[in-house]
Amino acid sequence: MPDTARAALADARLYLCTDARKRQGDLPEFLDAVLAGGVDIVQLRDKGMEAGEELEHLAVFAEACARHGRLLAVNDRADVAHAAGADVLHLGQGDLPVAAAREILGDGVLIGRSTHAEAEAADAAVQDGVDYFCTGPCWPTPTKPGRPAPGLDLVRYTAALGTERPWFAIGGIDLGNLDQVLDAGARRVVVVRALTEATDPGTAAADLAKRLRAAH
Ligand SMILES: Cc1ncc(COP(=O)(O)OP(=O)(O)O)c(N)n1
Ligand SMILES: Cc1ncsc1CCOP(=O)(O)O
Ligand SMILES: [Mg+2]
Repeated sequence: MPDTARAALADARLYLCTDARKRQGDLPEFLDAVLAGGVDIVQLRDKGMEAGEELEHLAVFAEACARHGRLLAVNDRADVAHAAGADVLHLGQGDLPVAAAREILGDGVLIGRSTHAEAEAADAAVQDGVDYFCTGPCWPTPTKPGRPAPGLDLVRYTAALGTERPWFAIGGIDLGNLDQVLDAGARRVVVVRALTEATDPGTAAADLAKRLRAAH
């Protein structure tokens, strides 16, 4: 992985997961607005989409990310991440094991990991091949139905690990509760609905990014 991508990950504060906005039909405009607003990493998360269609949408994501100098992430699939030339692959606990993804991708792609419990967070903080991890959900969320929320206790636990490895809080986060997440010790967050359902996604991204950057 080029040092520039690693440095961009270290500096990242705001990570967006979004679908391809087929319902709204405004993908390029949406991406432009949130990236200009301050999103550092964008992931296409559109569960159940065929790989061919995912790649077509990823070309739009890649163009927007390149124009704004931001990182492009792919969810779940190492083959799609490779084919799309993505910077990042995100893997959950039930997805491809990190070592298997590394076999496919080599060192050219950053790999992230989801964690939902203390032991998983502690493991992800030291596991070989993991570049960053996420802890949550902080609050129950319709974006991940059926996933119990460990809440801010897991954020506090992860902060107390004192790891140098970048990590993000996720799940139910928006501008209204961001201070609670920051107070629990997170400095980076992943959001979905806070931006995908915002009336003005660019302003919503700018407000989140400004608050995150102010927290150091
Ligand atoms: C950045 C980021 N964090 C967490 C997830 C969730 O991954 P996972 O637990 O595998 O669930 P799905 O998103 O695959 O439903 C993510 N995608 N991205
Ligand atoms: C993918 C995922 N994994 C844990 S919570 C979550 C979804 C977070 O979505 P939102 O920001 O809309 O609550
Ligand atoms: Mg997954």
